[in-house]
Amino acid sequence: MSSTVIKGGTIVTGDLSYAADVRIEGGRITEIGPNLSGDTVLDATGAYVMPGGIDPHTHLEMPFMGTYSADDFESGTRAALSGGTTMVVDFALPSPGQGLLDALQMWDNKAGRANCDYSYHMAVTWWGEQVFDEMKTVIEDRGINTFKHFMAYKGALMVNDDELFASFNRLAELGGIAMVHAENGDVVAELTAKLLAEGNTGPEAHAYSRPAQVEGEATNRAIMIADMAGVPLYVVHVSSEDAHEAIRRARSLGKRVWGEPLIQHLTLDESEYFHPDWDHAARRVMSPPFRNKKHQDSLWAGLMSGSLSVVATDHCAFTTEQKRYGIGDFSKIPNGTGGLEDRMPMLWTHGVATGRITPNEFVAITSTNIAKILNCYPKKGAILVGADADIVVWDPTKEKTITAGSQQSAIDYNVFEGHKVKGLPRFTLTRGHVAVHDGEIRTQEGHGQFVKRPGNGTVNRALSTWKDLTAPRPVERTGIPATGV
Ligand SMILES: NC(=O)NCCC(=O)O
Ligand SMILES: [Zn+2]
Ligand SMILES: [Zn+2]
Repeated sequence: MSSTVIKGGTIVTGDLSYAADVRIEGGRITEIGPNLSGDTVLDATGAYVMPGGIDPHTHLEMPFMGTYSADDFESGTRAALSGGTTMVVDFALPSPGQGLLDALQMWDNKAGRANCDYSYHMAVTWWGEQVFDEMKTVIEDRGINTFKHFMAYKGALMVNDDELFASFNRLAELGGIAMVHAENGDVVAELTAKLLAEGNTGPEAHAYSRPAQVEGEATNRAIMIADMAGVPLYVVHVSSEDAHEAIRRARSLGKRVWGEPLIQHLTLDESEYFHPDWDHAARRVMSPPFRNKKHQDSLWAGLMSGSLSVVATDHCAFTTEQKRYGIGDFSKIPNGTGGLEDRMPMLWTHGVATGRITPNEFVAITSTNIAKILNCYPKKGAILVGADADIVVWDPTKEKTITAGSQQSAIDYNVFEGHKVKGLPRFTLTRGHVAVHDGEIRTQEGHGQFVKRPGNGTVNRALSTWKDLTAPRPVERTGIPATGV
């Protein structure tokens, strides 16, 4: 079996940095130590050898708002690898009335083109006996332990509180994790109608229709419902102090809640929506919208202090032509932005290079934490013997200016256009295959494999033990008074 050795670098994991070489055989790490030799040598001198990034939030070729997101599993995973991300987790989305297994079949048909490994979260977009029954198969046979619920997109993907509670209870029983898109969809729908009626039709009104309070309220509601159901909760795209505050408080009270900010919310702000160019503003329409500096500072502080756990992208890219469906009515602009290729360099530049986070924290929040939460650690998210050789050799001196002209994503713009980044992959390896070689893209369509993630991880087991212990019980009484006759 031929071997590859990454030589002369500093290994950086979620908790440790040390000098060592890494040998790879058969797609896995087989040895870590000094002076290793192999058939192929990758020079990591002056670079960090880190677990490849895991982006736990993508929407590739997703049917949404009357169209499909433009990056599919091929271009999306090519973009991911180019930026040092070696695994993506996409959302399999049943349409109303469609079974979960049927939706997974559709996702399987698309994902065969992936250049890197991938997994799915299952979305619960409606509630009924079929969903209840199929959840068991999804977890136990398909190895998908995370289920997303949309509290927004009223009339489309949104589920109500009774459905949330039913689904969360079922997940608690099956050892799954609940995820939420936390925005109060009823209030958003009312505000949208009011804004349109008042002549607020431009992309800036998208932000007006989704103030931070709608996110804070829904986050808190989801936390309380999850607590009553006894299920761990993962809140996607946390964009505001209001939502972060609810998560911070819940965690400090011992509730099992994780929060995921996006690189876009950390580095771009609401002024983008006030740009005089309609296209510029519409290209940045996503939910929740970009916020102000106060909210950004809160998200950074959450990552630094540990109250927020993971940085994702919610990569859901639409072309300018698709965004123009919403000319004259902001509510028809397809919601979503790209970021897969830029998450790691942007976070390094604005996080590590500014001193907000350490290189080890960078690895934790881009890879290791989510591998643990999703129950695929240490196959993913680790530099350890036996782990998959999903590795990025990170050159902290390499620089570029982000521009749509040189990106892998299929869309015609980039929301980070013109941003200078310092810190880029020298090599990206996906299960041992060198997919990025000093700036040259050598991806292999179809190389990606599905990553199974069993249910009943350690947090589920701990939480159900605790919930059993503290469950309401009848009080044993002696001397019960006789009822009067
Ligand atoms: N976030 C967004 O605007 N689009 C993708 C779908 C979602 O995650 O809500
Ligand atoms: Zn969402
Ligand atoms: Zn999303």
